[in-house]
Amino acid sequence: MKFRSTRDVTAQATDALAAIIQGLAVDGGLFVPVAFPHPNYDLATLIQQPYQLIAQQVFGWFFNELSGLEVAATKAYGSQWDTPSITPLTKQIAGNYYLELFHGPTLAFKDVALQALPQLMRLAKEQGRNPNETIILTATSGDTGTAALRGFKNILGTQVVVFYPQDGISPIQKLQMLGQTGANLHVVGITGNFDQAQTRVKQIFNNPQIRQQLAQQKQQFSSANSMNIGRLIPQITYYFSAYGQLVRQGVIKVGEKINFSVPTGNFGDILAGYYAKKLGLPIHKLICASNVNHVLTDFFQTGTYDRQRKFQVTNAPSMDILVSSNLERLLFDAYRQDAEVINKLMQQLQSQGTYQVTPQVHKWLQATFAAGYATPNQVQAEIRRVYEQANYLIDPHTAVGSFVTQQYQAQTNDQHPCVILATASPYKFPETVLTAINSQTNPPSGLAAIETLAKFDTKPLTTGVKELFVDQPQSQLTIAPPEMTTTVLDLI
Ligand SMILES: N[C@@H](CCOP(=O)(O)O)C(=O)O
Repeated sequence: MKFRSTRDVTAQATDALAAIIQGLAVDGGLFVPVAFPHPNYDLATLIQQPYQLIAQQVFGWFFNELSGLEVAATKAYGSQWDTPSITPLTKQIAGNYYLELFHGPTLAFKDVALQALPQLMRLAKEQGRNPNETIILTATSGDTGTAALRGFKNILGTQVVVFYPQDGISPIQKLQMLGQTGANLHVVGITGNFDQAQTRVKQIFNNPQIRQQLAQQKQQFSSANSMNIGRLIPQITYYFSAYGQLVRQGVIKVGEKINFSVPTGNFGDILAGYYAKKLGLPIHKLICASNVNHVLTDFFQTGTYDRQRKFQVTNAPSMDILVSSNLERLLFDAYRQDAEVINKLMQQLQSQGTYQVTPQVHKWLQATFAAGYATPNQVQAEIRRVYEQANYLIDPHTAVGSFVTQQYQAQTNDQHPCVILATASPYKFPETVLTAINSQTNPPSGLAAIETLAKFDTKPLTTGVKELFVDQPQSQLTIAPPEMTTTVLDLI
């Protein structure tokens, strides 16, 4: 399978090995398949298989040059998960089904991909005989950073540098991130927001002088964000796995269509769902759920993407994002692989902060995607509603998805069964969850909040949550966004 950049008008092809190692194309575009795979598989057979085997097949559809995918999938989805099903689907709860993506070591859906990416990168480096040290630059709004640190901890030939907004993540997310210690790991807070971190990371990536300097030092950059195709593809697996679980629950028969509701900020998670649909999974609608930074809702509803608005720090902080990187990959399909248009739109976004798609493209997008958003108060109310109806705890991001699903179903009367992606454990945001379910105005914070929240839970604490109590956080390094470049060069 060959990949190309969304912005390359010459459509130069790159193999999977290079695409995974590089992460981001040199022209600033994102790697996408030159020809999207149309694998010949029997859905009924595929979805009955254990998670590791589904993952192995998904990897193989995109990364068939790599040998060793079976071992990669087995290692990625092994005993570090607290359930053998890896991403279990609940029974019907308050009308819908929650796909629990938080049973990995860092309690968020990012683990699904970031337990796999180090394996895929290892294979790519070995098989491509790439001797360089890989410097994995990561911008995070809370979850990707910890998962990347955990996934690449002590992996030979790699260093990880994570930038996070120091005032834009939850206390537990910060504790987790600073608690990931290892000789190859660097964690840096910035006095800015996620968009600033991601923009600067992209600039550092594509600075030719820095690239050259790194090459001389036998180093090169890569990414653990969903910009990296090796990070994105593993996320397709759980859409197939969820579908299989819904069949086994007797809710649908193989071939019947379902909806997925996806809380998303950087548009990676929902893009993986769109790729699953392109691969033949019977999906009716993908519901794009945003928080009050609802740039994506407005885009799907109006056809205009406009990041010129106040950046809001919310109680669903991982989705506090105004520049959703992966939308570029969707636009690339919407414009039938026209890199010239993508260049134009991305330049407009950079210089004017906005762009508009054609009415035809807008219609095309609306055929697959629905969109809505939840305010912080609606997030609280949704956590409470689900808890009161079903005794089930959801985190604020899942609550965004859950609220938007209710709203969508009420507005459209769409009867397709809906799977809501439960993207993080409620224990990553115990203060918000406690306030919602217990009307506590002054809830305890951090680990004390976890202990209190546990009293409201019917299930025992998982290993990942218990580990939070033994993490020894390192001291915090904080810089201003313009210092990111020099900081990277100093650290590596
Ligand atoms: N929500 C993310 C932001 C980065 O998104 P990614 O999917 O591109 O890694 C986070 O928690 O860091």
